[in-house]
Amino acid sequence: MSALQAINNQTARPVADDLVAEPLLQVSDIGLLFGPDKGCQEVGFDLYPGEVLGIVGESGSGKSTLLNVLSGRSQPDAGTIHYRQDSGVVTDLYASTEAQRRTLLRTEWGFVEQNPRDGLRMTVSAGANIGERLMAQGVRNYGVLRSESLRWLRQVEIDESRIDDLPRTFSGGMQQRLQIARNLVSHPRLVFMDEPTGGLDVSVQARLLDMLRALVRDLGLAVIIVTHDLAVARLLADRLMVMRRSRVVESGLTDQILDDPQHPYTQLLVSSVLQP
Ligand SMILES: Nc1ncnc2c1ncn2[C@@H]1O[C@H](COP(=O)(O)OP(=O)(O)OP(=O)(O)O)[C@@H](O)[C@H]1O
Repeated sequence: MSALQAINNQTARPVADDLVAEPLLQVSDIGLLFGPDKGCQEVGFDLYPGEVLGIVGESGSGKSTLLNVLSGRSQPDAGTIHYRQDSGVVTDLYASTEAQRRTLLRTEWGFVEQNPRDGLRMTVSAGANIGERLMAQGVRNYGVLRSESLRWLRQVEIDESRIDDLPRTFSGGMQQRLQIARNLVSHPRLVFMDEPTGGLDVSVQARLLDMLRALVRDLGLAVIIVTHDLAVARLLADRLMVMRRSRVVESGLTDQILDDPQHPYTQLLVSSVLQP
């Protein structure tokens, strides 16, 4: 029995008839607090297939804490998260074992770290970095692994001749593109991103953002992206959640929130970006 089948067997709920209209992720009253208003609390939302949700807010508002809880990496103090697998079976994330959550992260999910060094294996080649997730899914044929790695290097605009090079010989922007290829090669359905363009030069950021936007659209990916950069949110996200001191203070369609913010904190956030 595969690890994913094991998840199905242990935490399966009845499958609803209409899969198309069903959310991919159902988050209900989630919280993880490290101190008063430090972390995240009372967060709930549904995410649908192909939807891009941005989490914005100032430093320390709880964005990364929330992302870690949503992606199965930090056990919450409260609330539930249900994920609808490709098979249609719904999994209660924190009723599963840690090993089962890790399997999800390697198969149907992806996680793009802000620092590519945290998301890449720096001691193996670019090709091996891409092939690894396919191997985790049971692909063993060397020819397939090699050709898929080459295909994904092309997709993220890295010269194919670099396939046997170590990632540490790549620029920051190339490393980030390699991390994206490593995540997307296995056709995940949901990808978490923590400030994926942070720490890069502005021109490199713009190119990466264009690429991300095209990939997300072409692959129909659902994405939850944390960013403090409202321009990144505007470009990528369909919907936004604005966080302040561990709570979501406003949520809705991205254009609506950025063009007509209702909460005073969002108004401040938007106006401070617009002012030189
Ligand atoms: N493991 C931890 N132990 C104790 N406190 C933590 C821990 N992780 C986060 N915090 C605290 O929780 C609060 C929220 O942190 P978090 O990193 O989620 O914010 P953020 O919005 O992602 O900030 P940034 O944009 O600077 O990354 C902060 O006050 C932080 O110091």
